[in-house]
Amino acid sequence: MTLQIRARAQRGDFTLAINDSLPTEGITALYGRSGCGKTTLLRLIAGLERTRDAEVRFRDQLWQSGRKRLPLSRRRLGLVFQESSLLPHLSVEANLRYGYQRTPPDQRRLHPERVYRLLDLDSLTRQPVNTLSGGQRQRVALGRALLASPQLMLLDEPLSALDTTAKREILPFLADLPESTGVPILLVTHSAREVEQLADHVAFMDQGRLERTETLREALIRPDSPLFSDEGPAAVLQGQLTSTGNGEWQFITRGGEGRPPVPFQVSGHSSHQTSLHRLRILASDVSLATREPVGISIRNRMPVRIERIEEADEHRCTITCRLDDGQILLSRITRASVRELELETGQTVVALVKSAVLME
Ligand SMILES: Nc1ncnc2c1ncn2[C@@H]1O[C@H](COP(=O)(O)OP(=O)(O)OP(=O)(O)O)[C@@H](O)[C@H]1O
Repeated sequence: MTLQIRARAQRGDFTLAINDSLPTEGITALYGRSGCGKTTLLRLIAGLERTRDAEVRFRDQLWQSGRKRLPLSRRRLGLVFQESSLLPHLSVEANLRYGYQRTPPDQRRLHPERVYRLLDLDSLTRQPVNTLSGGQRQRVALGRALLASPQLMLLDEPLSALDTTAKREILPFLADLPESTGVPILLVTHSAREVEQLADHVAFMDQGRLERTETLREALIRPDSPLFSDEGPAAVLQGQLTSTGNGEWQFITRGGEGRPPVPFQVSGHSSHQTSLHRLRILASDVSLATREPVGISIRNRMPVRIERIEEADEHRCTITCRLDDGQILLSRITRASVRELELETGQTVVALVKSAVLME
């Protein structure tokens, strides 16, 4: 089930040339540098960008074929942009109900009580719009879009105007939406952290073209991943957070295909108790040992299987390791260590994780 796009559009010196499919489940991030055409593509999907040379098909519905274009209202989309376009003369409640009231009753699948609960909006409904904080405004904008019972949400940099605190407040709500509502999200962003935190799939865009679309896991095991920053490669693990009862928290990875989960000790925890979390581990924070070490302060130690050894630069290697639960952990160690320990693919070693940061 995909969103298929074939399009060519000229905007000044810029050419958009797409012939690809995007997933229509979970969150798909459209990621790329400023000016690579993310917004133009999103607008084309919405039917707001006018070009005759395009065919857009969402699942079994033809949204555009050349000059024939289904209007925005009939595509049943939820749109949220960087600056939320709430109607300032209406209350929060009236803004929220705006799309709901315009949706034919037989198409309403998401109702106010449920959406208010999902986005924690109850306490805001009586407030005038101009008293909301940036994060609250975007939560209301998400709620308003959802209440039109869309079949796809198109979000264009919805967090980029928010400060760090507001971003932290809204991220867990956003991350949960596809699962809790069944509505897939296409999210335009140029923030690698947002991709790591939210995306199930990533579509990499460059100079008007979609270079490749892959799962987040695939995107994070490429040593040259465009998502990696100056900090170098990182793994992002998915799992659940549970309290160990003595004030400490454990992150239990999500064991796949009948595989056992792997526990990690973590110090911070989210105030928004969602069931699913992501843990980010820099490759430079993971060392490898051929035997279980004793008398060592590192608490997160676990067996892993070496899947690949790649030379990262003159001195260092990136080692791709598989955890027992099937997820990937990356380790960056020196070439000298690889030689001394005689590491090779297929070998089982102990990963020592110095630092694991819970993404909130
Ligand atoms: N109507 C237009 N006329 C001329 N150039 C245009 C027009 N619309 C878009 N462009 C150009 O097309 C390119 C892609 O713009 P677009 O806004 O889609 O990029 P983007 O990846 O979303 O960027 P950002 O992350 O900065 O929002 C840019 O170089 C922009 O200047």
